Amino acid sequence: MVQPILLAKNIKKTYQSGAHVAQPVLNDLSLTVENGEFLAIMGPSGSGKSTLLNILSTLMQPTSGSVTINGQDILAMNDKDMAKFRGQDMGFIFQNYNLIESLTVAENIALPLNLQKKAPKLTQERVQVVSELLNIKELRHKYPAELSGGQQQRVGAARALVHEPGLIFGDEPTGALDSENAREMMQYLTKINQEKLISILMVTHDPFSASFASRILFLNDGEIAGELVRGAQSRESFYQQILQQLGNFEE
Ligand SMILES: Nc1ncnc2c1ncn2[C@@H]1O[C@H](COP(=O)(O)OP(=O)(O)OP(=O)(O)O)[C@@H](O)[C@H]1O
Repeated sequence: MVQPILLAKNIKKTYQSGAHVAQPVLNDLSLTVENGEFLAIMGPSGSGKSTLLNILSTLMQPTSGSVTINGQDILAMNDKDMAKFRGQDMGFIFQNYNLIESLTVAENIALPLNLQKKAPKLTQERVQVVSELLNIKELRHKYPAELSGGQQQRVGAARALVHEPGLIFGDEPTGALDSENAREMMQYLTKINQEKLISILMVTHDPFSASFASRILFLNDGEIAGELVRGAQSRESFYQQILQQLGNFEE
């Protein structure tokens, strides 16, 4: 059997706040991301989505529980191995792009490969391939400040992708986009997922963005409160199903 790309078991997270008895933000939460899956995590504000994403993407330690990515126990790694693993096996797409203003588009995209000290020729080739995939080739000599929000988001996605990681984490990847750019972004993520077989784990509160995923987990009060699988249905009908599910939670 192919092992899952990510396996999280019994994750608990409690933020310590002074002398107060702190409530856990995540409570014994377990989940699996299968290889090649496009998983979305939805939930109301404060339900623990960002906390969960930070833990799964190695940026934060849980209070207890285990996280395995590609068969490796990430909580047992030292800082150096972790940084290397993050740089090679993971990609991150954030709401606020996190582009470096003093670098051109091409330099921003190349950053993960330059950090890994890859050969310039290979770097150039990879930057070209992802720039074509995300339709930003003409922008390569521009600086982030000269780009629209949608273009910056695509450059961020290209950078997340350029080193061909096995898993991409998205934190509200369409959060700062208008509806047309959000649609494009989700179509690109779908393409990456299907053509490059890169697994995606995305946190979003937006039902439209979530409707592009193959499965959705609903988080409530730090626990998984529901699940929807797209299966063979169209994106439009999945979208309706998501709206219905969100309505059920509100009742
Ligand atoms: N560093 C922190 N210290 C203390 N409490 C925190 C910290 N970060 C988050 N929390 C609390 O944990 C809970 C979950 O927060 P989290 O940001 O994970 O939720 P979320 O679902 O991502 O919310 P949103 O959709 O509003 O971003 C909230 O009650 C929040 O106040």
